[in-house]
Amino acid sequence: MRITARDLGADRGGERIFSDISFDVDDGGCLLVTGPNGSGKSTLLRAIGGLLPLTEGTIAFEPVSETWPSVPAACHYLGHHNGLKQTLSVEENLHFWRDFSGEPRQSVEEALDNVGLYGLGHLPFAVLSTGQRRRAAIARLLVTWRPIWLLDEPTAGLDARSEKRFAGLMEAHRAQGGIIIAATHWPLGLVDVQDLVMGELNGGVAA
Ligand SMILES: Nc1ncnc2c1ncn2[C@@H]1O[C@H](COP(=O)(O)OP(=O)(O)OP(=O)(O)O)[C@@H](O)[C@H]1O
Repeated sequence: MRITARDLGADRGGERIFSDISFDVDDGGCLLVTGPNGSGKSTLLRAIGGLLPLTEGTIAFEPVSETWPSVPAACHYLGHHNGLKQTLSVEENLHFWRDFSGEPRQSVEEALDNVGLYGLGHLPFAVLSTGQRRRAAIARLLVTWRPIWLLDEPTAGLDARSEKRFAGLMEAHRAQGGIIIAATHWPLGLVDVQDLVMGELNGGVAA
């Protein structure tokens, strides 16, 4: 599996946010997107996930299959918001996503255990602490399979132990042939990563 991005550019509010962004990521690979506030990291991730249009450039994904006909179809997107309903319990939220998304992988119980929320699944999502909410959102990545994880500041609110646990989950995803593209201001504790540094309209370089 390979994602190939060439000469990407995107606008927000009629202004060019970035241009000339190119990278390749193979299965098991990880692209860390860094750069100052406002340089377009979130915009890039949303564009890769099909949530915002690109102004220029192309993103290709191979092999295309019936299951994964496009890049957005092959992505889990974890944005700044956790994507879970306040009034449903943590378990209800995860069961919803597991049924809705297809390609079930871990059970809800297993995923909760893997993010350190075992025994808290019955609680309404709204009563969880900030870090616990982020961990519940990470569990969403585990209950169904998508080869590409798009992660925007995924460790925001996590304590050191949870960061380490999440690093293990990301490495496990890579070991299964998954791809990670993460925007972050902090090291994520991963090895063998490619860096894409976003700048002030200068384009990025994936090293
Ligand atoms: N809906 C919008 N309308 C106009 N401009 C927008 C909109 N959304 C984002 N922008 C602008 O696009 C630019 C890039 O924003 P983006 O959120 O992608 O940056 P970022 O690199 O992820 O920043 P941060 O490190 O602060 O998260 C910013 O200047 C922002 O103000």
